Amino acid sequence: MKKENIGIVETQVFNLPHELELENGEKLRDVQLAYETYGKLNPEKSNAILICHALTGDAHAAGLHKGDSKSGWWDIMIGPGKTIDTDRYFVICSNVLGGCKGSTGPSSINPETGKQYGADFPFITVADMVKAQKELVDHFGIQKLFAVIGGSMGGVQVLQWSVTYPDYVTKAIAIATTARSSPQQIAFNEVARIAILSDPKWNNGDYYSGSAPTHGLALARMIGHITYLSDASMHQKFGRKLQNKEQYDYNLGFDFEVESYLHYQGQSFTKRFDANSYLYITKALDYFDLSRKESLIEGMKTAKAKFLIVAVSSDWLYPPYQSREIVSALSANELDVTYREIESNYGHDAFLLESGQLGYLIGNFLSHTIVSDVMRNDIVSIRQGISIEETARVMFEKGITHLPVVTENDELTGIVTSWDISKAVALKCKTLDGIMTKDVLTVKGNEDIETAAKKMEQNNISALPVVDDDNKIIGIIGSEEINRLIGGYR
Ligand SMILES: CC(=O)SCCNC(=O)CCNC(=O)[C@H](O)C(C)(C)COP(=O)(O)OP(=O)(O)OC[C@H]1O[C@@H](n2cnc3c(N)ncnc32)[C@H](O)[C@@H]1OP(=O)(O)O
Ligand SMILES: N[C@@H](CCO)C(=O)O
Repeated sequence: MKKENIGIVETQVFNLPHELELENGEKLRDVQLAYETYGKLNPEKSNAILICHALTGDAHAAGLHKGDSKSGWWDIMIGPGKTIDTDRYFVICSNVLGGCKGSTGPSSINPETGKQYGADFPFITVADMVKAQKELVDHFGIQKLFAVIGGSMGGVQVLQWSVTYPDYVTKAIAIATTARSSPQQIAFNEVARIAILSDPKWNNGDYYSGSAPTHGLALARMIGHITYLSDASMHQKFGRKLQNKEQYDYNLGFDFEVESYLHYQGQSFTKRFDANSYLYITKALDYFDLSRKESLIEGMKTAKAKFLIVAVSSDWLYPPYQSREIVSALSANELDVTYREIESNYGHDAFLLESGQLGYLIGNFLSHTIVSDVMRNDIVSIRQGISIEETARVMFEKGITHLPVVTENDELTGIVTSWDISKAVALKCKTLDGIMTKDVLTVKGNEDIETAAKKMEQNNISALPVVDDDNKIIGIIGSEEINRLIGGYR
């Protein structure tokens, strides 16, 4: 299949309809989230994928902004025919609360004072970021996200989503991440923060009307950037090569390419990021700890999603052991979890670069969809023995064409379709028993949706009840929603 760039995209703004109560008890008014969407939401609203960005990412995950030549930060993964296929899925990505790319953060205007918040911005957490995102998802009327995907700080949001809103997440993909920030991660963040706080231009966070603490922010990024690479990738990229010279200079200027590179990364970062946002977001990351209550197993107990946890072999900032901890906690809670460690020299930033390996893993995980992933579980059914009139009324009121018939114990005993009702009227049949199909074709929740689709096609039926091992009805699946997911929604 041809993989394409989505083309021109635009960032939009969502205004939260009410104030946001934060984990620390404070309240934020007039909160807005910048977001982008790609692809189309299907009528059942079952094909939405939420992408969560890392520490310094933003809502612009794919495609091009008008006039730009550089695509969004995960364009390798998102687009028509790509792993996160926008011909099939409706993709949402929003800038985190506390950010500086259109979402409410320290550089936003404080409605109380009419001035930028600066250091008056409240301390937020990952749970607050996710709470604000949930408002955006609600705004689209989406009741269940087909998947939530993210790497690094995006991965911690994925985990937070899965434990805070378990009924909203079908599949969760967390890459190069952790369920709790380690002392080493906190340590690096603290050094980076001190770099900003020590810049006199930081001025207690009040610098928006003057010049920004770019020196401190660049230094913070340089420290961070070292941790995103690996020893091997630095050898490969630079070795001991000198920057545009043959000999050492024997002074304090750049000698090595790696020095020049780090300075460049630090400088370019200051053009796109706000120092106060860096302080607040790193602090939110430090606070992140799903094991805080009692244990990680306890902290992840509420999750229900199917998980894909991916670690990177050379990631020393979010090392694979942290991913394995997540896997152990999920497994202890008897959740469906797949763990993969990709072989890569890129270090932590591999989640932004390894399109081949990640594409393969994520693509397989997303496409292996089972009936329970997409079935409707707001089932309407009727009890055996009720009249045809009552049956017709329920179908009419609920606007449904297939009505499962159940016993006192909720066991499936038949199915009535609108066609059966017409038949009953034509044949002047009085009881349900005479018209309903008793030999009902069903599927199990763990069957592939392809199997369910074939069953419907071969038997020329348009919906199948989903039953458990005791033949109790747990959902219903229609051919339309399946076909949209298999064939894509255009
Ligand atoms: C979700 C998110 O994380 S979104 C934010 C992602 N992060 C960023 O975009 C900024 C941080 N950058 C990175 O993290 C990494 O650069 C990545 C992962 C995005 C890309 O990695 P790579 O493709 O390996 O690029 P690399 O690290 O080599 O950087 C290339 C840049 O360094 C510059 N560079 C390379 N060598 C040198 C050198 N010796 N001296 C000065 N500059 C140099 C290149 O000119 C290039 O500049 P450009 O980005 O303006 O085009
Ligand atoms: N390059 C990533 C690293 C943090 O995960 C970022 O800047 O967000």
